[in-house]
Amino acid sequence: MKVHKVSSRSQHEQRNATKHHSKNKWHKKIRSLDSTLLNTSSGTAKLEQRIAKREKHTVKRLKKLNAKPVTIFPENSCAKEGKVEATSVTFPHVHTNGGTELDDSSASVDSQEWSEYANSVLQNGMESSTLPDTDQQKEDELQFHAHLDHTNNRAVLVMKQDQVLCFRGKCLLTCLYGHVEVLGFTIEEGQQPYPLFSPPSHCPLTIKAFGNNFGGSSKNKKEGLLEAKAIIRKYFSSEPSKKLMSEVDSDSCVVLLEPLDTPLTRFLSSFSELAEIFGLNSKEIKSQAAIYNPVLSAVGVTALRGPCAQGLVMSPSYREAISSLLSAWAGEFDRCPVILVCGGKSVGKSTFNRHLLNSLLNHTVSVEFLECDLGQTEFTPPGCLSLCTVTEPLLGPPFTHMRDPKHMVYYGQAECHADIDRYLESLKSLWRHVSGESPVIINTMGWIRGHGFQILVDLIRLLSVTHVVQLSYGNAPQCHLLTPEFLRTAHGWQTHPPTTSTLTEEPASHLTIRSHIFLSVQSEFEGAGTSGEMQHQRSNELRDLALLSYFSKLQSSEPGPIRPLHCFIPYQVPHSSVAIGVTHCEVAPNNILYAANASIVGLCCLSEKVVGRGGPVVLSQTPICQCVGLGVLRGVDMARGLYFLVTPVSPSVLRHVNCLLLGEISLPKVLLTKQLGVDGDLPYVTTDYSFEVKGAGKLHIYKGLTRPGFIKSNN
Ligand SMILES: Nc1ncnc2c1ncn2[C@@H]1O[C@H](COP(=O)(O)OP(=O)(O)OP(=O)(O)O)[C@@H](O)[C@H]1O
Repeated sequence: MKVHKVSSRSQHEQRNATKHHSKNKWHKKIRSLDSTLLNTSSGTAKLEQRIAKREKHTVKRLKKLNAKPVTIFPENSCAKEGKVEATSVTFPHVHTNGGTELDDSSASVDSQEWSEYANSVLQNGMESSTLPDTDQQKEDELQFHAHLDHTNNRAVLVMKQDQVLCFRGKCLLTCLYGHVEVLGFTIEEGQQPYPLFSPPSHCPLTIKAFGNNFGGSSKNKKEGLLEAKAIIRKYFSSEPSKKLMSEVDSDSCVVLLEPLDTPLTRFLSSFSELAEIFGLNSKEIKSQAAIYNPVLSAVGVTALRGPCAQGLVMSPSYREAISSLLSAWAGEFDRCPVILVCGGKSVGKSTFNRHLLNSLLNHTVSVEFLECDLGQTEFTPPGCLSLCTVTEPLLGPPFTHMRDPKHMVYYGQAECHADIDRYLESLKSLWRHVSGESPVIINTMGWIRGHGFQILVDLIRLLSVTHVVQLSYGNAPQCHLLTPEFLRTAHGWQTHPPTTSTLTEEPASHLTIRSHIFLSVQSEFEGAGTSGEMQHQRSNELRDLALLSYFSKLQSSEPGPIRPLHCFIPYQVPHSSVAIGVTHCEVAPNNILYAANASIVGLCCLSEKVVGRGGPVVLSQTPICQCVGLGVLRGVDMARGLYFLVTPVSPSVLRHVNCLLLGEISLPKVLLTKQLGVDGDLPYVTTDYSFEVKGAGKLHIYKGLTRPGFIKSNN
């Protein structure tokens, strides 16, 4: 690796700085913290601990037969009986769509608000008696029988077999009886609680009830019914409503829904722009898709109805693909399935991946996920290529499940046009860490024309792909089908037919080309292939959400006030102990620190030791090396030769970081424009700026205006 010496700061100064930090170059100067920021309330802490526990590796597969009885929380038994009325009354069905039962206590707290809302909804809707039979039936299906345990602020929901709850919002779901399915993942009684996130940026989640399977059990239906009722009773300190109990039968599912409050949700909702990030989208509001149900609302869930309540749309080819991929894993094979999912932009690749991954997790402990999409990443911030081992289901969009990858390379841009070779070499370096013991899902970019298509051809060959899932929409094909026959003659960017080797085990002289199984999937959901235009659906917004989610890891896991990014004490790192480089363009070495200030940098680990001789150490080429996370370079002290960095990466990992890579991935604007608690001018933001300066550019504020090319004709 070539390195440039930039400025000649006195060696004496440099030695001092290095000596000072000789034990660990990542050093924090601790100031006393504002005690108000550390205040916590214990209520939601419990919830978070449970979510934290969830992140430990656990084998989910509890087969019904072996399922342990549900652990009933001890706090129920000691719930303050005096606080809850001994008899619960059935709250009248305030709206034809919302079967709601509230106990007395909840009614006393919220009833006025709820009934006001109910009346307003009723005025717009039809009374149940006026509905024709078929509509009545449909409305019945939309009745959600839930009861609120007001003391613990949690809801028990009884669902009939095959009933579906399509919803917006977020909650923690525990299955108490029977089993339910969410985005391909089966949740049974006896399993841990799972967090569900259904924001308006993506199609809504659905909870589908599958009831109880008595197949292999010695229990009969009557015993099942008694067991279900006993479980429900244990979740309430007083007798649950008769209405709720009358809804239970042996085939019902009983789930517990609790409010979900995490550092991520608190951090996001601290920005006014994101206040409704778990609310309804404009289309759902316009079509009055929300079902009024105060019990579900109390735990953060809004049930949907009508055309907006379709959830995931699975075409026959979609179902077939999922089922043959599951069979591929279940059946005999000489190597683990390596599944590459591709297709044009917004055709449903990521959603298919999540569904597939969840379905696989019903049968295996882990799935490996190779991220090849730089823009719409699943687990890591944008601009990163990564390999993750996934052991927990994905029950929300990417920004709700940022995770630490097994290996990661910082590419530094949301697209790879500028340096396709570095992109492919980075992926090859990640591929070497695939274990070969779990199925692998490869997420690809929506760039399927020209060089983008050649990259797909390369990936299929280089990564020994066993299954290609190609998604398309409409009648006109978006690109050539990547069938085995086509691959025999196709040219990639790096590979050409006949290919002589794969990265795995084939000797270079071996000329056999491994064939793959090709699965074509037709996406039939509304808007397939069209970028989302509603709030929070645009790709730049989703990237910002992923970055905000990443930096929300800085927040305390304990409930309490949100701390803006500029409140965190930065690490001080000597210029001489970390090299700095720019991934995506030429910057004169003397200007690099200006460019890097107030920017996101990849925290990387070069295999060579970095030893500066005064002044910053500047890389002349972009290395392909392990990246352990991102940081914000929030200041540079030239006099003392220090970088100031804020990052959620743990100090033990930071010890290995000796390289900062500056890319094109920029801080979400909201982090710069909303710096709470700052008097006067906002740091890093100015309106008094000369655009004559080379490289200057103003902050582009997106006003939600549709570009002329995107305006659709209504004719
Ligand atoms: N099967 C489906 N049914 C209903 N909605 C879907 C389905 N698949 C995807 N969507 C919705 O379409 C939008 C785009 O989906 P997704 O992000 O999965 O596409 P993508 O091909 O990965 O996009 P990109 O090219 O930006 O990576 C999302 O709002 C998603 O919720």
